[in-house]
Amino acid sequence: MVELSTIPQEVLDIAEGIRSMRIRGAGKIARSAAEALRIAAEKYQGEREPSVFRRYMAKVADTLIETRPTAVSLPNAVMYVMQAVFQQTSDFDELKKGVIDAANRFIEDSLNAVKRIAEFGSKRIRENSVILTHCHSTAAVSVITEAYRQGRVVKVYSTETRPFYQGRITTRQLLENGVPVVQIPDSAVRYIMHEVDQVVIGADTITSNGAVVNKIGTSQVALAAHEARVRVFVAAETYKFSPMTVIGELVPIEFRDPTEVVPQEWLEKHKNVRVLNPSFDVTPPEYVDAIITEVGVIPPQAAIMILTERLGWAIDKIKQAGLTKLRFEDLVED
Ligand SMILES: O=C(COP(=O)(O)O)[C@H](O)[C@H](O)COP(=O)(O)O
Repeated sequence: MVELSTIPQEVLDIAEGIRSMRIRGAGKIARSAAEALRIAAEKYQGEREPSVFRRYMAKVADTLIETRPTAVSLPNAVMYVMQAVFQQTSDFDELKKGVIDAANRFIEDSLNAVKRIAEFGSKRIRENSVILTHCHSTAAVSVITEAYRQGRVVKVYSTETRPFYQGRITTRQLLENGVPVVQIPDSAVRYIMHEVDQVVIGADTITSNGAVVNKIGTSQVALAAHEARVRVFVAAETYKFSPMTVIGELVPIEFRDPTEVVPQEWLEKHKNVRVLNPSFDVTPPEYVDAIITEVGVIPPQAAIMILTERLGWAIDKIKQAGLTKLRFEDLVED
């Protein structure tokens, strides 16, 4: 049994940063988790014995994936790095180096993926487009910014994204990139949709049937877009596709604290009121026109191809171990 106290504070701070949403957005969460695993390997002080090191890394991995449940980018990033932890070798230095290299590779590939998505996705934005986006997605902002640089975007509507107001981050970033942006409340989406040419959003998780799990309110945006015959593009790296959904698991939806919705004093005054704060929702594939990944633009129905081609190794591992919930400490052999 590995104690939490053996994990470096810097690593625990990253885990806490993800839990408290100081570090947020599926891509950034994934890169931060890979970074935390790298730091954990670099700062490891225990026995130079592969099985002891593996047990310690498994504890770090489990601590990271328990922080937030919905974005699959987190367990996918951790699984990617942990493949190196489970490599067959009795050489401790080789094992440790393998882990550090895998973490660095994940971070670099992830950043390159966002660049490719911007390149591919911007081509799908028509001349003189008015875009609507929801929440804050690095991948979506990259597509919109690249299309703007190419002279095709005239205006962006950015939703506030209550209750956490991630839309304000999007608005600020677009402004910094020089993109004309208008902040709207979430409730104005249907009102404004007749002016919008294309919706561009990100994803936390994409299921094997092409459903898109993203920030709460996304499915309402997609529904309003569908009604107005406005195309919906989802910008998502391939590590946002969920291997667990291939074996029939549902994506867990995170419910956050009611005080993100109403102040504590209000709750105390109205003791009988129950407040719900679901953080994500599911948009069915029928409401998505295309998913823009770093390997190409695909219809949502092709999600299973991405899963088998890019994450086949993870699906095999999950099936072999008969997993219904990922827990790395159960995978370590002595
Ligand atoms: O739903 C969110 C963020 O939710 P939260 O703020 O709760 O983490 C983003 O749209 C996706 O994570 C994609 O973001 P990115 O493209 O940056 O990965």
